[in-house]
Amino acid sequence: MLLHIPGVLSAEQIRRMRESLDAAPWVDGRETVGAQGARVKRNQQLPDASPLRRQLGETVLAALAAQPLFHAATLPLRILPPRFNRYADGGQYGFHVDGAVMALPDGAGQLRSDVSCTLFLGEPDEYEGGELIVSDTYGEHEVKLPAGDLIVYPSSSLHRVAPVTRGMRVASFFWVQSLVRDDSRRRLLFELDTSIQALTRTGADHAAVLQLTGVYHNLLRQWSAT
Ligand SMILES: O=C(O)CCC(=O)C(=O)O
Ligand SMILES: [Fe+2]
Repeated sequence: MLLHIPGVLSAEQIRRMRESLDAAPWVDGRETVGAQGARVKRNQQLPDASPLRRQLGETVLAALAAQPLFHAATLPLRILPPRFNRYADGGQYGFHVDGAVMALPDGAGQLRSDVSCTLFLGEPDEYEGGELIVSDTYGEHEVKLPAGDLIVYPSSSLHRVAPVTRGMRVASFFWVQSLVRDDSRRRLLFELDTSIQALTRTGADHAAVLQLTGVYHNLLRQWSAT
């Protein structure tokens, strides 16, 4: 499931982030990718060890914590600390699949990537190209969102970032290990959750909503991996 979550960061948060990102040292994005990805990855990233990456990553995580939609859609068990990238001068990232298992920082074990996330940190008119193109069984989906908006998509899907032919595309990206590994099950839970919320808002029969809520939790109990 591809899901667009608008307004994760405010205009003021974006402005401050961009100010510090513009002044930061960047490195070749191939530093954090395996051999397959390195062949097609042409961008820059904040170094993994950079204190700014940690600080801005914490701002992103705090913003996500305030987004019920993000939680309902991804059912996060753990999140890799957000990274930051930028593409300019024809920079792109060709079709690839994200690595399945990633190391968490400070020897904190590993994360299985179930959900991939891109948080756009610039407005679409700041650059030409730079669409995130996600390929799934329904075809190819092009995503280019306003600053502060997030797209989440299954890590199992082939995806690429189209060449940036004018200006610069700046984003934060990260991965989530979900309580529910399977994308179609996560989607069912999300749809069930969404309709329970709507029924609650519209004052539907309490006993029926309670029963549906029980179904949601019992499915989650059956499908969650821990
Ligand atoms: O820049 C993006 O939107 C996605 C980056 C990406 O696919 C990756 O780093 O694996
Ligand atoms: Fe990727």
